[in-house]
Amino acid sequence: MTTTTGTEAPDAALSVRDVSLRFGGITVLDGVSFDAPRGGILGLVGPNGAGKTSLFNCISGHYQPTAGSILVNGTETVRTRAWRMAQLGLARTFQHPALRLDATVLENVMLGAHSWLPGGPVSWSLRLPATRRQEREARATALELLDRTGLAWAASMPADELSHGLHKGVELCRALLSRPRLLLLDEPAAGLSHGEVEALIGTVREVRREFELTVVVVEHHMGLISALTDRVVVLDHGAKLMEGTAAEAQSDSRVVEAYLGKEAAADESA
Ligand SMILES: Nc1ncnc2c1ncn2[C@@H]1O[C@H](COP(=O)(O)OP(=O)(O)OP(=O)(O)O)[C@@H](O)[C@H]1O
Repeated sequence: MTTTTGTEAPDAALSVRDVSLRFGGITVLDGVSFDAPRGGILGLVGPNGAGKTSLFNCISGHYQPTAGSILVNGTETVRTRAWRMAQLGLARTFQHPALRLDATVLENVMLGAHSWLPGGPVSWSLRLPATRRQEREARATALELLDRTGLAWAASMPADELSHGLHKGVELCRALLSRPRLLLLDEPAAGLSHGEVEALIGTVREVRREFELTVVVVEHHMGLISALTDRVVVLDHGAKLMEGTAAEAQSDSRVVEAYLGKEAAADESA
C-alpha cells in the first residue's frame, strides 16, 4: 500500500510524523516528526532513555506506535510486521547484536538473503536448480561483504567465538545482504575500540555510496556522529528537542542541558 500524507518531503526515504508511543501510563515517544532525506546519513541522538531505540523499534516494525505515521520509501508501515520490512527495503542492526551464536558467521550473514531469495521453505528444502543458483549468488555476496568488513577469515567460525565488536560487523553484513535502501544502525560504535570506530566510519561511508543507501544512525559516540552525519535529530524525554547539523546540536544550549542537566550546563558556560 503506497500512500502519501502530503506532509512528507518528496525526496525522503523515511518520514516520521507525530509518532507517539505509550506503555501503560508511560509516554516513551511524544509526537516525534522528522524526515531522512534519500541518500543522506541522519543521526538520532539524545541522553540515555530519550527514546531513540524505541523510535527505531517503531520504524522497523518491532513496536507499534500508539499514534502517528511512518513512511518508508513512500509506503505507510505503521501496521507492517517486522519480518515484512526487509521487503520494503529496510534493514537494521541492534544495540546488542541478535545473532545465532551456534551458527557460523557465514550462515548468520546468509539469513539476510531470505527477503529476496526466490521461493519459500518448500523450494529451499527441495533445492531446485534456480534456488541453488540464487543461493550461490547470495553466498558469494555474503563472502564479499565479510571481506569488505575485514571478517572473511571468520566466515566458517561459529559466531560465539567472535568478540562483541566483531558481532557488530557480522550484523552489518547480514543487514547489507538483504539489499536495503534504508539502513538503521543502533549504536554501531558501542563497545568498539578507537581503531574499530575509525574503520566503521569508513565502511558506512563506502557502503552508503556504493549501495545508494539512506542511513539513520543512533549513537552516543559524538566523534562518529560528527564524522558521518549530514544532520541530527535530538530527542529528549521522548520528544524532538532540535534538528540541525552535529555542530549546531553540540553548541545548542538545550542539547547541552539535556545531556548535563541545567545546573551543570550553567557551570559549563560560566
Ligand atoms: N517495552 C517497553 N516497556 C516499557 N518501557 C519501555 C519499553 N521499551 C522502552 N521503554 C522505556 O522507554 C524509555 C526510552 O527507552 P529507549 O531504550 O528507547 O531509550 P534510548 O534513548 O534508546 O536510551 P539508551 O541511549 O540508553 O539506549 C525508557 O524509559 C525505557 O525504560
